[in-house]
Amino acid sequence: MLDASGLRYGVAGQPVILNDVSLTLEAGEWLGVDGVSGAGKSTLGQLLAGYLTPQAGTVTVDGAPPPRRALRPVQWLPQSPELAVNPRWRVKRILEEAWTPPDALRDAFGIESAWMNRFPQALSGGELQRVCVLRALVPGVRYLVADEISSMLDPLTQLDLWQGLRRVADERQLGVLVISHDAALLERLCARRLTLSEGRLRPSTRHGAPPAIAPKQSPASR
Ligand SMILES: Nc1ncnc2c1ncn2[C@@H]1O[C@H](COP(=O)(O)OP(=O)(O)OP(=O)(O)O)[C@@H](O)[C@H]1O
Repeated sequence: MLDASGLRYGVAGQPVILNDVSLTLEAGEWLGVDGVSGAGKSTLGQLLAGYLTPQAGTVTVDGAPPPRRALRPVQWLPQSPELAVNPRWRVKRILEEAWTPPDALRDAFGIESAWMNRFPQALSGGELQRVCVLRALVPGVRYLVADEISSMLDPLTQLDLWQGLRRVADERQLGVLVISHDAALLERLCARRLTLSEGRLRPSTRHGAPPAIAPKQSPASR
């Protein structure tokens, strides 16, 4: 189980970002987190993966603090893949940085061999995102934080990405924390959903139907 307890995180001179955040994510579970822009979702993802250190609280992975120097058992997949790759490496080197994904998984994520010799700038954002997701699925990883990873993809490519991820997560019993503004997507993917607001997590009350836009009233009907 990924267990975060009492996390507090802030930056000097700014209002505190996360105040007292606790969550658990079981092996094999999909948990959704939404929240308005700036609520602290990415900050939470980075704390869980160990990229940031909380000022209070703890993160444990399967009962122990995550190792500092070995493979990170919690992988944070950020929204902007171009910020997560070395622009001077070709795609093959990026993809195979920590492991060599089997052909079946490359196919499942729609990754083409023609991309391998290119630099990352020569892939679309969605293509590079799929490379980064597969790169992170190193054997030994136990939990994923998928931070708005499909927001730049068209609906069919989104489906491929989530189906590919579901397949690997089911096979390996990975826990997946999905961060998204898209309440319908979270409803489809995650049985349990939380909302981050004012530095705290609460059970989500949002649901997938788009917010109704009130019809414009004509002056006569007012
Ligand atoms: N290093 C930093 N210095 C100052 N403020 C920061 C820093 N990192 C994050 N923040 C602020 O913390 C708040 C939370 O940021 P975060 O990226 O976690 O939000 P988010 O919920 O992921 O937003 P979005 O949905 O827009 O991606 C924001 O107001 C942001 O400006």
